[in-house]
Amino acid sequence: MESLVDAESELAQIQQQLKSQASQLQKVSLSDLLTGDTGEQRLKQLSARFAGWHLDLSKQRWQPETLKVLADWADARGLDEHRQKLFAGAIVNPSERRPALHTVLRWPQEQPAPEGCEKAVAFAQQQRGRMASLVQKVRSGQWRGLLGQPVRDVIHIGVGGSDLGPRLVSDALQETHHQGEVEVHFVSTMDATQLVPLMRKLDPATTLVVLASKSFTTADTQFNLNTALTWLASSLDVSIRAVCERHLIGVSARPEKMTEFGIPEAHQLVFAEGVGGRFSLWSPIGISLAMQIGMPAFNELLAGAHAMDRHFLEAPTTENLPALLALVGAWNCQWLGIPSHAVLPYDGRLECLPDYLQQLEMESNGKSVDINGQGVDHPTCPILWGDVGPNAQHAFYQLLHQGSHTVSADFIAVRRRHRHAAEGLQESLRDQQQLTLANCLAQAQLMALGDDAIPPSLRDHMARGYRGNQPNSLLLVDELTPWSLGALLAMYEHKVFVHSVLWGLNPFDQPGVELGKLLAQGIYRALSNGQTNSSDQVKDPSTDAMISLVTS
Ligand SMILES: O=P(O)(O)OC[C@H]1O[C@H](O)[C@H](O)[C@@H](O)[C@@H]1O
Repeated sequence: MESLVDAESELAQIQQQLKSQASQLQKVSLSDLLTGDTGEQRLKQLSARFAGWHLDLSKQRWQPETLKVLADWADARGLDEHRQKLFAGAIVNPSERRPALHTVLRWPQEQPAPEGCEKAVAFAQQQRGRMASLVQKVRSGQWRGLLGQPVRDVIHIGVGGSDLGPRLVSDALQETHHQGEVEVHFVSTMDATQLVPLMRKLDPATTLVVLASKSFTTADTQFNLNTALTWLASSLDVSIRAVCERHLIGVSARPEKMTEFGIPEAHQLVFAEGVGGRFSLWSPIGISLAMQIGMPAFNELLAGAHAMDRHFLEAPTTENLPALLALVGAWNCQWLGIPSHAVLPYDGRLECLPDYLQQLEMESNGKSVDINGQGVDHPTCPILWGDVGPNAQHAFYQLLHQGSHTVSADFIAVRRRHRHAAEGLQESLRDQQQLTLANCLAQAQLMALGDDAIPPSLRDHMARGYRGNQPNSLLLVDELTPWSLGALLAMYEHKVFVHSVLWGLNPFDQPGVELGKLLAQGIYRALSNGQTNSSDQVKDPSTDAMISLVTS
């Protein structure tokens, strides 16, 4: 009892320190912090490096002392104890009574499994072995469709965590890892927007469908699958069952549902219920991606993520990249009250990163009830948004620089690129890379310094009004490879976990997404049978009127 009281009073003291530091720092401009006497030292103390990723946190509205208190806060919140539980496969998702096993999926074959995770590691590796042989069969042309032809196109059907991760990595590695014969196409939207053009241009005889759905119940995915199978069956003039046997691979945590659906066991891949959808990229949910980049590159992705797992487990908090990202994130949204965070990749290959992080962060920590069901009396996950930085400069940077909202930001950039480009193109592509990096650094500086960034020679002529004081981090990597990308995504996964520890949340469930789906089912029934609304739905004149309009 005494130690609990001590722990609580220590925590209260730390939070008091953070509160007073926040009010002090609200009075100091980022420009003063950056350009003051301690500028150089500050840079050293507020940056860290691992796995080729350099993290610069010196353009954040804090001091090295703030970081120290934030690290104490993480300590007082029991970060290490929670982290050990995560990696030991303990129940860290109490509402669903599950562990969180995403780190198990990238545990190296040659290393003994963490205690408590032996079975989970063995199962994950067994399924990865089965995945590798299916990938080999498709990439080598051994897999033949109903008309005896090899696969040329894969339609990956999945949504949310069964789409965003594989799509992001497939996009990001398209330029460097796409030698095979197989084209991968991602279909997620329930209205068939992505499926219709594919059904027009692809050859059904050489098309394979990958059904990716942890629950195997998600309507978006089931409806897209139904349409795709109907297209294949009618185009090839065969039964849906025949199509399921030769043009479909299923990936799910529910093997019994895949069997019931008619997917041959040999074409089923399974992952554990303890792997969250938004943490499932590393599981067989990544099979379509592996068909594009090959298993060696997929294993590189896992190896980079595992290296980040080790770093997260072992590095001291103030040198620990995921922990640092989490501490500065919590500092901004909870203590400085900044409700919005922009993700700005200065590399078009990372176009899907903001979407991926929106799910990872907002579906994990977008909560106001803590892990014990108690209300939380402070801000939690910020509103995350973003786009490819150079394009966004011509879209929403006006608001970042002269708007009325404080926005924190992550800039993400790659130093070297286009090394394998054709001889004659190397110079102009190198110039484009230099231009991109220059814009990244300039915009990060302007977000921090505002008017103070105006060059002295232009001060008399240049219009002012650049707000500055927009705290931002820079993540810079030498090259974008499967390994460095794996490390980056694992870094963000662990950032999310640290946030959940600081805020006392369960980051592995998503109860808030269910009721909307349920209401949609009722209205779907009403739309299907032309009624205004089904009897078990709550009635409101506005929705009823719209249903009538839709059905009229
Ligand atoms: O993979 P599935 O079970 O089809 O789920 C796909 C997605 O839908 C759910 O509604 C959740 O919001 C996501 O966490 C999940 O990734």
